[in-house]
Amino acid sequence: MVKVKLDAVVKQYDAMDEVTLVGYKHGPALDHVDLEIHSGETLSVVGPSGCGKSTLLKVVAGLEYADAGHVFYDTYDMTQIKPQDRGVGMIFQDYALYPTMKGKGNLAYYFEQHSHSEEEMEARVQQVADRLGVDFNLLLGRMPDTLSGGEKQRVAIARCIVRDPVVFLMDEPIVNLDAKRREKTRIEIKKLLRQFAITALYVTHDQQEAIFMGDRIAVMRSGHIEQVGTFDELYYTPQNLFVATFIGTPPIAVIPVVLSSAEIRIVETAWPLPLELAEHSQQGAASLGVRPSDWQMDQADGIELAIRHIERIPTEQATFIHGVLPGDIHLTVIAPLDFPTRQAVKITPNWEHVSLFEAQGEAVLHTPGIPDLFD
Ligand SMILES: Nc1ncnc2c1ncn2[C@@H]1O[C@H](COP(=O)(O)OP(=O)(O)OP(=O)(O)O)[C@@H](O)[C@H]1O
Repeated sequence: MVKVKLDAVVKQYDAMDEVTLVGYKHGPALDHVDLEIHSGETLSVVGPSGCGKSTLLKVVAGLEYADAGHVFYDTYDMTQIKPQDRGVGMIFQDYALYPTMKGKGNLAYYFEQHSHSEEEMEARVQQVADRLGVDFNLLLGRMPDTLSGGEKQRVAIARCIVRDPVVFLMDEPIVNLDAKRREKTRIEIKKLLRQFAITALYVTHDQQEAIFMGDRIAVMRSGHIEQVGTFDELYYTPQNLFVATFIGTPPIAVIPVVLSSAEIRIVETAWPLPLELAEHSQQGAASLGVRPSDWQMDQADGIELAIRHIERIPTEQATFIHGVLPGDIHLTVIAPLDFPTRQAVKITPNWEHVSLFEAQGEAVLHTPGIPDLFD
């Protein structure tokens, strides 16, 4: 198990103008990234398309070299070390099994290439296969073209693990599987990472997957790490508006408000300034963040939400109310499943759970904090 540390890493790709054929530099894909992956933990990486997730993984692997900064495995500076000498295991979307070898041959290939004894190879393959269960043992005798996508990916993962990687790097490893196989495979990967206590980086577009796989989650934007933390830390104590809106589905509503020493106002509706905000906030304009589950309904002092669409979600025993507040503010409110169909509802933020951000800029002014009930 090793700790991985990135210290002010910069990576900027070369590009070429296709008309003039003049070379130029893209904006940095990684812009002075500092990051630590603790020994044995899985760190999920999320962020919008093109924010630098795959580049981060490649720089840790050595598939791309940093233009500036350093990559450490424990205290060893790996920045200039070739990928094959870093001891990493990598899994991408495509399974890339050797097509002419059965499952077992795929697992054993590395040992053959590195002159390990037959006994050593057998012992290690069997140890990993046993951890994966009886049904996995059956896959060892089959050719890749007879395996389903999920089965291929299981063999690919096992092939990585038999090599005893010091760091395990995964880039959207289950994105090509159907929903059912995805669920099964992600449980399996998680189990393996736990059992073998491997330090891992897991890149995904899927927030649910990031939450499930990651001990912690790193949120990236435009080559920067915006925040690293557990899901609860990101959800309840976001450091800025970007993290607040990126984490959580349906997303947090961001509502322009005006604060005075006595009240908080959304368009024409005002409430006495809640104690929670009085302590932390500044006067004047700000942005209020309210999660879909943090509205109280049918309060006398509520603001009217014109309902556009009602979506019943029986599996969650909930109704998603999609609507618009005065000022053309669109948002979603989560209500009980038996919420009656109607045209409008008066809603009031649950002040204990709101966040507040600067109106200009994105910095957080106040967060609700992680609820005690999780302790
Ligand atoms: N080989 C390359 N040459 C030039 N530019 C590249 C190269 N690889 C990536 N980029 C650029 O670097 C930036 C980061 O790309 P990267 O693939 O790391 O993002 P990502 O977050 O993984 O994206 P996605 O979620 O779409 O896979 C993007 O602007 C991308 O266009």
